[in-house]
Amino acid sequence: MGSMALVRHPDRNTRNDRNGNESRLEHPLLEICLTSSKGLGLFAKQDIKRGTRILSERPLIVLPSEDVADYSSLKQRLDDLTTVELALFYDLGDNKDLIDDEVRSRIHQVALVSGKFRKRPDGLEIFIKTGAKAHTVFKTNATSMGRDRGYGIFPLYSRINHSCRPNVHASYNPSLGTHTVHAIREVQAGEELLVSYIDCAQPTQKRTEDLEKHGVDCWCEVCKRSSAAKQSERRRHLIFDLKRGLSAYVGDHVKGRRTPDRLIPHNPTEAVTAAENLVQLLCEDCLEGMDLAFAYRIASKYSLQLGMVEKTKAYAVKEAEVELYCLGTETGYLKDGNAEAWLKRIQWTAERDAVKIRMCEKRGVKEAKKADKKADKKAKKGAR
Ligand SMILES: C[S@@+](CC[C@H](N)C(=O)[O-])C[C@H]1O[C@@H](n2cnc3c(N)ncnc32)[C@H](O)[C@@H]1O
Repeated sequence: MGSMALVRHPDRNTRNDRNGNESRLEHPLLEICLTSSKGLGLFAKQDIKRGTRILSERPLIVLPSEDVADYSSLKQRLDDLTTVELALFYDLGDNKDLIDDEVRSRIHQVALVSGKFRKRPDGLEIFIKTGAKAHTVFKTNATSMGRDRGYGIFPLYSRINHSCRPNVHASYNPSLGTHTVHAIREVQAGEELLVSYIDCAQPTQKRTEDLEKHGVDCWCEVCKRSSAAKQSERRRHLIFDLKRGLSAYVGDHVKGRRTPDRLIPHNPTEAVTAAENLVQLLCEDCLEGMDLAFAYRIASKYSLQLGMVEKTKAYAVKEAEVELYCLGTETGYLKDGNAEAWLKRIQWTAERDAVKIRMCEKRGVKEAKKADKKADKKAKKGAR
């Protein structure tokens, strides 16, 4: 990758700020370049270390989840943008596979309801064309900001293409109010940044179905039918099953999917073994994102139940490492508590257990003294 001749895109490396001032995209680490088959992409200008926060971007617009198919809501948000921001929006990629007649007819409806085109029917066609373009740009680039927060457009992040073996992790951070992107591996100068648009720890067929919704016919290194890809496919089947089984075991069932009993561990010992297998498979397949943090947490949680204190701590430390390079330090918002909170809880549990043991020991000494006294008394009586 590093030696590939990159075509830097001069126009797309120009950005505009909220006040309309044009400025070069002088990002120290990134540049937008043309790829051979995926349109534009975002590339590293220099070597990037694992854990580096590459981007922290605020949304240009946000739509609630229930409004993503509603053109009038999108239009309202676009009407609020400045000319420069609007240009930034319309400059983004628009995947024509993501527009259909239903969308066009909904835009037509919005036009009819507005009543604007009764006297100027020629404007109607332009309105529908512009609407279709806006809708396609939104659908191509909208990024989930998490449950209840809707979908946002992040202009620079939008240039990152998909891979089923990503080298960056991206997620919305509600504590910061930004979408963050972190390197989850060392990235070399000239290498393309690649994120996963879907849950990529799945077999090819499921990934293909999910990617279709993004208009992506993926031809990444994992989807190519090479011998290495075959190995990966075997691992992804196992990873998928282990994740399902463990999620069901911790009570986090995948919506709409029943997990077969054979996949679900029956006790903490089996859960630890399954989590350890998951860690190994994820590492072998270079999937070192938040799935790995999940596997470490389960391994730590059930090691604790089994009283394996050293393993509990070691896995918790590993989880914290992964969480740090995927998300950074501002992770107080995480649903299951962040790794730091889990480490504190383990510390607290270890201290509580130590106190319990000391109390039992003290009680044991007292009981033993009592028994000794009783025996002495009996012995004295017998001697008389
Ligand atoms: C968010 S945009 C990514 C940036 C886009 N390439 C551009 O030129 O602005 C998503 C679109 O990029 C293309 N794309 C992204 N990843 C791809 C992949 N792995 N294979 C093929 N096309 C891809 C698809 O057209 C997809 O709808």
